[in-house]
Amino acid sequence: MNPSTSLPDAKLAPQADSSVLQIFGGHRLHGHVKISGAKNSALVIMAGALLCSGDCHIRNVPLLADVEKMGQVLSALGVKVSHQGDILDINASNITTSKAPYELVTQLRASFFAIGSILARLGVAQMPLPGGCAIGARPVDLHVRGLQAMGAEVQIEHGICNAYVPNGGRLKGAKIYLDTPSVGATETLMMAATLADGETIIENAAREPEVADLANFCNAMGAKIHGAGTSVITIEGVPQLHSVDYSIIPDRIETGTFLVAGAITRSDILLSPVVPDHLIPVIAKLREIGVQIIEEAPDCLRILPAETLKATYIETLPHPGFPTDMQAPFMALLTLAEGDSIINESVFENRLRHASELNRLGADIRVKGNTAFVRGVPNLSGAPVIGTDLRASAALVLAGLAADGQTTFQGLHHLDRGYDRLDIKLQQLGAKIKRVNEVSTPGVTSNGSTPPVTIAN
Ligand SMILES: CC(=O)N[C@H]1[C@@H](OP(=O)(O)OP(=O)(O)OC[C@H]2O[C@@H](n3ccc(=O)[nH]c3=O)[C@H](O)[C@@H]2O)O[C@H](CO)[C@@H](O)[C@@H]1O
Ligand SMILES: C=C(OP(=O)(O)O)C(=O)O
Repeated sequence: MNPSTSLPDAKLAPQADSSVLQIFGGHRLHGHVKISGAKNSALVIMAGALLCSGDCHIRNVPLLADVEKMGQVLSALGVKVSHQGDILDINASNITTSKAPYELVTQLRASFFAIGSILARLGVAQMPLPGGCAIGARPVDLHVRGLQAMGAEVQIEHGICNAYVPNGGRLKGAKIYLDTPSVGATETLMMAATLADGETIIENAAREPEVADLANFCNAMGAKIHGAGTSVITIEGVPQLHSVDYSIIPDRIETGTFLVAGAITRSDILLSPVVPDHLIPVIAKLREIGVQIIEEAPDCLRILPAETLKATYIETLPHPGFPTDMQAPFMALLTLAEGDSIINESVFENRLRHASELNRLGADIRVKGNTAFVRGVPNLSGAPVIGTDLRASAALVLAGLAADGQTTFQGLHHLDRGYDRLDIKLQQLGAKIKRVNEVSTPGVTSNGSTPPVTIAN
């Protein structure tokens, strides 16, 4: 499949806090979109590169603010990081400090997972509690208990997780059962176990494709990890890892987002490269809603315009269940489906905040606890909206593409954290969307509820 267009300038847009997206909805999309490497793989693979004292040449790295921040975390640890296009070179032969910087770690989630690799390499790590999307309390108890089971002393004090291996020794293999199949805890512990003494078994491990991608990356450096992608992962510790050249998997959540973009605008678009097997619950749900999706090639999906969208029931679950990261985009889609849909968010306790913003666009959604009741409406109408987190922001942009008239979206810093130039990719598909500088109305704060006045660049 030949990409129809290539993306311009491989650098992030200027810091997005003062910019908004103006979307003129009601236009169909057409053409091909190139899917970038997976955010959640790239970030944890960067943490995994700390396990190796040789060169890590990582390909298909998405251009994201989170990747940039993670690079800064590694640099602050004394690691050599260079980024060109979608290639990242990391050399962690010399980690000069075990203390990760608070200002950076608190801006993203995956930075915390590096506690596993730093501890395995240095026997000591000081890691501030992480940031990331504000979608729940997001504790790190499973990471901590797993590291303790491997012989580390771990304490959280003043917002910092301090961990060390007593007597300057190595972590020890252990049998660890996770109460819930946490993606991050599985990854933290898998990385820690890679250089531990003996065998570690993680039971009730997360089965997300990004966990398997991290394991494949580590194995390509000489680690001995078996079973990643299943709920039992076995890791036989090795003394050290070697240089690697590795390519990250396509982002299944970005793919799902563009599938919903096609569905909500009743468009015919092609998406590649993708791994359809990573999208089974998403594709199944879209088909149930009435959307036709064709596998044009093993790595290429085509979505065709749906005649009618039908209501459905969605419950988010750990992989291979329906992904929580696709919940908000699907809520946007279901606002325009015929009938009453129910969405139950069972992974995070506070991930329905986009519902009230979608209602500004004319949706009919009520929320009770972790359940959203979505009554389909015939159309949406453009309005100013504010994104509360990454996928909530994507949902609002998608709804804006379908809404009549102009939608002004505020919250680009969320989108830029996790989508590789979403606005530009949508423009290339024919969407009427542009990034503009916001001029705040005097007396109204930038996160205030009064709609901002905007001018084009
Ligand atoms: C950077 C990254 O990869 N982020 C993804 C990762 O986040 P993250 O790794 O943070 O998500 P988890 O899988 O850990 O969280 C799942 C559930 O487990 C709970 N939990 C987690 C850890 C812990 O120590 N204790 C605990 O109770 C969480 O509060 C949550 O309710 O997986 C999520 C679930 O697919 C995705 O939404 C995020 O996009
Ligand atoms: C929740 C997400 O990201 P993070 O874990 O990085 O906050 C996400 O990607 O939807």
